[in-house]
Amino acid sequence: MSEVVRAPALQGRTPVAVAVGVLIERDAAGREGRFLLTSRPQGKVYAGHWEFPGGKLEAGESVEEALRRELHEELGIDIDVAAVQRWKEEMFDYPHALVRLHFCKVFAWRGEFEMREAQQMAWQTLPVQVRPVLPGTIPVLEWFAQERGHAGPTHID
Ligand SMILES: Nc1nc2c([nH]c(=O)n2[C@@H]2O[C@H](COP(=O)(O)OP(=O)(O)OP(=O)(O)O)[C@@H](O)[C@H]2O)c(=O)[nH]1
Repeated sequence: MSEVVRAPALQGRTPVAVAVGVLIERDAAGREGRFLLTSRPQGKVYAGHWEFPGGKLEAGESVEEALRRELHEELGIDIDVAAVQRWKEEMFDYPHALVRLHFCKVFAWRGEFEMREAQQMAWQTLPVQVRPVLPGTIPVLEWFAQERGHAGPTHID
């Protein structure tokens, strides 16, 4: 994936805003545990790569609104916009697009998971066992490693 550039020079291009949901399980003491990855559906770029669910903002939508819509469309679950916690932002320059990813932590949702785009889902901890992961997912795994004091690989290449 050497053609993927992190934190690129913009060269006048407008990045596509993407809302990304990092769904995390918490124990009774509030400690963060497993997080959810989903595989990209067939027919999309990077089909079969594992990522955090989400998608592009539509006109007039906030990050939180786009995330609520995408999680419902893709996974069949409902979240409250007010409960979305903005976490980090990262820019990625892919061959197919320049994207600004808005990563949000989500700790509460309602409904049963339904893979509405025939994708797969996997609850994971570090190191992530599913592969391959999308390049844009790797920084998130590094942030988790820092937060959790995890040493060693974050995923399997
Ligand atoms: N959902 C998601 N997208 C990511 C992540 N990391 C990352 O670089 N991306 C990039 O962000 C963009 C999101 O586009 P998408 O194709 O998932 O969005 P979408 O559901 O609105 O797609 P559509 O264009 O088919 O309607 C893609 O270029 C994807 O490669 C991630 O963790 N989750």
